[in-house]
Amino acid sequence: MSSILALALVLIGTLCSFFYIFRTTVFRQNHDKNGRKLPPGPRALPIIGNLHMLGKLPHQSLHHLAKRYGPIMSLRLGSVPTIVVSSPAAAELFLKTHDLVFSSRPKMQASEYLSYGSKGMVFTQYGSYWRTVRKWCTLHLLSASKVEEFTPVRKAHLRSLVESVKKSAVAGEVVDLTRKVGELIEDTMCLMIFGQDKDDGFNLRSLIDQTMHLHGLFNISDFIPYLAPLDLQGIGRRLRRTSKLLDAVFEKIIDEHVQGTDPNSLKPHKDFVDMMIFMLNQPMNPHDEEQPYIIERNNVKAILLDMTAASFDTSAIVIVWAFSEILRHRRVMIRLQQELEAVVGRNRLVEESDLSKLLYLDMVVKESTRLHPVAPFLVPRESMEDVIVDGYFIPKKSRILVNTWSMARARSIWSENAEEFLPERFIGSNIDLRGHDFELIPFGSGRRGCPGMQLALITVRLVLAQLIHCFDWELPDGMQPNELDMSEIFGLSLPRDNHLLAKPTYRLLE
Ligand code: HEM
Repeated sequence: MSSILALALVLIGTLCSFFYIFRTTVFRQNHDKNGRKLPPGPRALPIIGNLHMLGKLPHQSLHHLAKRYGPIMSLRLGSVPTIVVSSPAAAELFLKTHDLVFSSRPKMQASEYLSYGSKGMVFTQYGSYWRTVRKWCTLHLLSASKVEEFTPVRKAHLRSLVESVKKSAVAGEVVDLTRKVGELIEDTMCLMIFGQDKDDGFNLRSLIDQTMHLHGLFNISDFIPYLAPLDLQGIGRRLRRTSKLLDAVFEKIIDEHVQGTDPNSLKPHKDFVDMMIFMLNQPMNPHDEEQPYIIERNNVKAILLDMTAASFDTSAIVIVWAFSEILRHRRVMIRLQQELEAVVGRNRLVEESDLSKLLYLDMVVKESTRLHPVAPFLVPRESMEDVIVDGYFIPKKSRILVNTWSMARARSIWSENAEEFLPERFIGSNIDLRGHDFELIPFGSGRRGCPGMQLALITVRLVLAQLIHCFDWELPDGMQPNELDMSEIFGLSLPRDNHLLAKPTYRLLE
């Protein structure tokens, strides 16, 4: 009798445990404490939540998790509710249907240090300050007419790049494309933003690389704020060091401009920095009851830093990934060269006015940004209020990560060969990359979509076209295309882990 009783107790105990585990992992997991339905997601551990699941390449880890939990997945990173969006339909709900609710950015330790307390544009919370800064930057730096004004600058810099690569070709040398392209973009953007050549006294590019990397890290101090004073990952220390070095660069640039600018001569402003200096100490939006403010030196430095960070790395990363794929697919290089020969001929360099006729080049850029999005999670958004999306409750102050890397690998959209580099998939397709077709959103979409897209697309297509038109390229030391290392390094942006090296042969008749 006693053994039957013991057996019954064991059975009841086992059933209760099953029920408890079921409730905690399935039911409670999917509902908040008020019983509202949350998106599905993996069970969170106490304190750290799901932080341990991110790994070294979070976009890939979350891609695998989304296969199990679906395109709207909920995680808890430390104490921060986080929603991972992994399909075009879901992205459209967050970035178009509910765009306004998700138009803010989370406050992070990195933006405190590197954006002078979110005083720039990229990491600034939604509101009247952000709107004004975005309007300014668009008007004075990124508008179609400003981009066109700098056509001669791009042309001159690209010509000198071609001359330098030509010398390497004659000498039979290998070219470090990552370095060359990076320097080219840095040189042209310095002229656009600061109105002057880059200052060789500073290594601004390396500081910007660190900025992008630090901005992208999952910093425990942001997710478990009471651990911030311990700075467990040493990120706080690195942020302080980088921000100090950057501050010195921007102080010097502003000083040089202030000395060369007559504060009484209001117009015309020579360049973007002059325009910003003119705004110094002026009340902004004096009639705006929401938030009147004065523009101070820190605001100017934050805006300059954001413009530099947003433009230095991004276009260069796109060009280098596209080049990597072209080197792995020789037929794509040949087809590009055939198109260039038909449109440009072999007697002259490519001009910006040729770009609209280079349709295959467009497909190559689309395909490359599809497989290698520069910002795998876009720039993280934050919800400004509680909202229901697709039947799920998304609490206010949730962090939203749109996993564009994952969206590119969906076989339901891109067919069985989703992971192959195949520009021809865009033949006869209407899918564009400017933020209206949610299958392909390398520049994001909606109110916070990239304002530098036009400049970026001209730069990327022009540099790629020129280098492929002027030279034949092969991998160094007899390396086979399938041996090229395609590892990524995760940050806010997703560059190659290694520099791309290739050997040029000049091919124009000029
Ligand atoms: C191929 C190159 C580029 C790519 C792929 C790219 C991509 C992006 C992405 C994904 C975002 C976030 C969008 C979102 O949250 O929906 C963004 C924002 C931004 N980009 Fe770009 N970008 C590029 C080049 C540039 C350039 C050249 C500039 C010029 C300064 C620029 C300036 C910005 C700014 C200021 C923001 C923040 C906008 C805001 O928060 O309101 N980008 N970019």
